[in-house]
Amino acid sequence: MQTAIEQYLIRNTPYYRTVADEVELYEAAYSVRMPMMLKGPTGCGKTRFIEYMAWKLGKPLITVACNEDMTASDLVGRFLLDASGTRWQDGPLAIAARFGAICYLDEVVEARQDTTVVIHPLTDARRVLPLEKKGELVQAHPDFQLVISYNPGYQSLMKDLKQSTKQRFGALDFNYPAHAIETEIVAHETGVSAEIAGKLVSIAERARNLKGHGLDEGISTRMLIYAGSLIAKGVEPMAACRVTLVRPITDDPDMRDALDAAVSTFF
Ligand SMILES: Nc1ncnc2c1ncn2[C@@H]1O[C@H](COP(=O)(O)OP(=O)(O)OP(=O)(O)O)[C@@H](O)[C@H]1O
Repeated sequence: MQTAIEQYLIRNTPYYRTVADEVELYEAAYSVRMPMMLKGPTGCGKTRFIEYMAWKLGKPLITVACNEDMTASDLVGRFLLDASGTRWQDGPLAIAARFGAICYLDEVVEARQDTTVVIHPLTDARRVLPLEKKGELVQAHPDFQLVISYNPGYQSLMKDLKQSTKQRFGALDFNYPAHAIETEIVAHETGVSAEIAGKLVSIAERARNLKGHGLDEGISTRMLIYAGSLIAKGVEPMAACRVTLVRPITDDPDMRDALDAAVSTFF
């Protein structure tokens, strides 16, 4: 089974551009195995950060994309029927707890509350995971750590983490990086020049000001990387931006015009 966990080790150094003191803070939190919450809008670097930290710490990383249909069994495990009868199969959270991985639950707020509560006994001093159907109590491996991501923009009264869940985590805030740093990231990830990357970032900054004024979410670093990748492939910048920055985020014709106009001031 040791080899099965090894598939979750990150072998190549992920490119992560440090933005502030997040690396030191995370290392300190990991050293006391504090459960952590990475807060910030979609596509701003949370996943890349946790990949980088898992690599730096030399720990396996098990990522679970949460959704509203997810049940506790999807995290913890279930009995399966096969030719030789029933057998237990650990879910990703149980594997991480047993073998000492970092378990990253992406967008945990999407999961139903009866699913979320299974993480509670793992996030306090007990550090245990009860496999109720199997009748086993897994004592978490000393290296195990739980990390969740959380987009504060998406929460509503109906859909939010309970205080009893939130208060089990330390939290690091993420946001789109400052202009020069985001330009560096876009240039690095796509191969476009710093000049083009800088223009893409400027377009995003304009669009981010429209958040809450007709746009639900700003243009993310991820979208800029899509735009840069197309431009690097020779696609004309205006067309690349339309496909990757404007069309995906709004269907409103006026908003599309406003964003197209922002693009044309730079390209
Ligand atoms: N600080 C950074 N250093 C290096 N790359 C970055 C950084 N910030 C963002 N990126 C780039 O942006 C892309 C999107 O970031 P990432 O996938 O980490 O977003 P996320 O915040 O986890 O989004 P989601 O909440 O939707 O999962 C990454 O693939 C990476 O290329």
